[in-house]
Amino acid sequence: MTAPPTPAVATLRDVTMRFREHTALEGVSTAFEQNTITGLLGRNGAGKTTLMQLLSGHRVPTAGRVEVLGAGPYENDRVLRHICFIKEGQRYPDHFRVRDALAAAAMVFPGWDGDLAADLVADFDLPAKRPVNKLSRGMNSMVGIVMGLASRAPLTLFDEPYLGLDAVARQMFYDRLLADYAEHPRTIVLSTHLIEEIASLLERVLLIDRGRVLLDADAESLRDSAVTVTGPAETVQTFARQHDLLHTETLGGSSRAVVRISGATDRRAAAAQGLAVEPTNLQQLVVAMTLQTPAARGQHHPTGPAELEEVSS
Ligand SMILES: Nc1ncnc2c1ncn2[C@@H]1O[C@H](COP(=O)(O)OP(=O)(O)OP(=O)(O)O)[C@@H](O)[C@H]1O
Repeated sequence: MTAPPTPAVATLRDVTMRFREHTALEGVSTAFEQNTITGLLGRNGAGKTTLMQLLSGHRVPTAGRVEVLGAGPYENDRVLRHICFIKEGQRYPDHFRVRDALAAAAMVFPGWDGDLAADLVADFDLPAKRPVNKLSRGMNSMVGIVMGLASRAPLTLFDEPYLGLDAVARQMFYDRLLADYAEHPRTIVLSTHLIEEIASLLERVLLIDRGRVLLDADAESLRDSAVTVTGPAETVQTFARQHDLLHTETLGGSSRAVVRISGATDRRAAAAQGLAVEPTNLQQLVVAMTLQTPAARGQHHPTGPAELEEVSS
């Protein structure tokens, strides 16, 4: 028996967002299920922030429908109190100190956890009495992270929340996010370019490319959907021709290719041909898929199946 589908906290149905002549999102349909962590991935300008602005009611789509908790979020206070959108460069009134910003957030979010906020402020060593606008860039990101986590909002959106954060602080963020999520599951959407850093946190991956959904899948099946094979160029090319090749590089007489597979049989077939078979990490897969789009192939060097013959050292 299959498990019943998890209800969606947010859905986009055939959503298009245009800014004058530029189309930032086109025909996007997706759902963010209850209690999942989704990685929102894509190149610069792909449309990630725009999608979060639509989910958080900051914008109204040009066409299509956005629903959060069963209703349109735009100017809908009942819904907006349950959405926390953390983005870079959040502005605060000049006189606001860190503790004022957190006190204001505490009034907005019904699920606010003041103890968690205080713990995080201490862990990040944030100066509670310093004006927020006088904080360093990384410290400013920390304030956003404290708010995002302590809000416990049923839909929490983090738009590249790590800007300016050092590696230690980023790891603290990931660890605290996971620990708090385990105790208080909710729907979290995280946009990032540091894909491998967050890969282990993700349950779903939504990859946007030039405003369109390129991939919308659960992280586990995605990890099993491709492998990296390495070996003599000819053997790799033969194997790649029999499968869906996503990306290849050749150096000297050896090639390395990211190839879509359908299961263990394909993996065994590669090994039987003498190829080294490794799992493909999420970042490699995302880069390979993005480079495979026709538009990207027009801009980049040959990597796709059609150009396989031309790849050489
Ligand atoms: N207010 C606006 N007016 C005009 N164009 C806009 C506006 N906001 C976004 N865009 C355009 O829409 C596209 C998508 O932008 P968006 O900020 O959503 O991308 P992103 O995926 O978040 O990029 P990045 O990873 O660089 O932050 C870009 O081409 C951007 O220039």
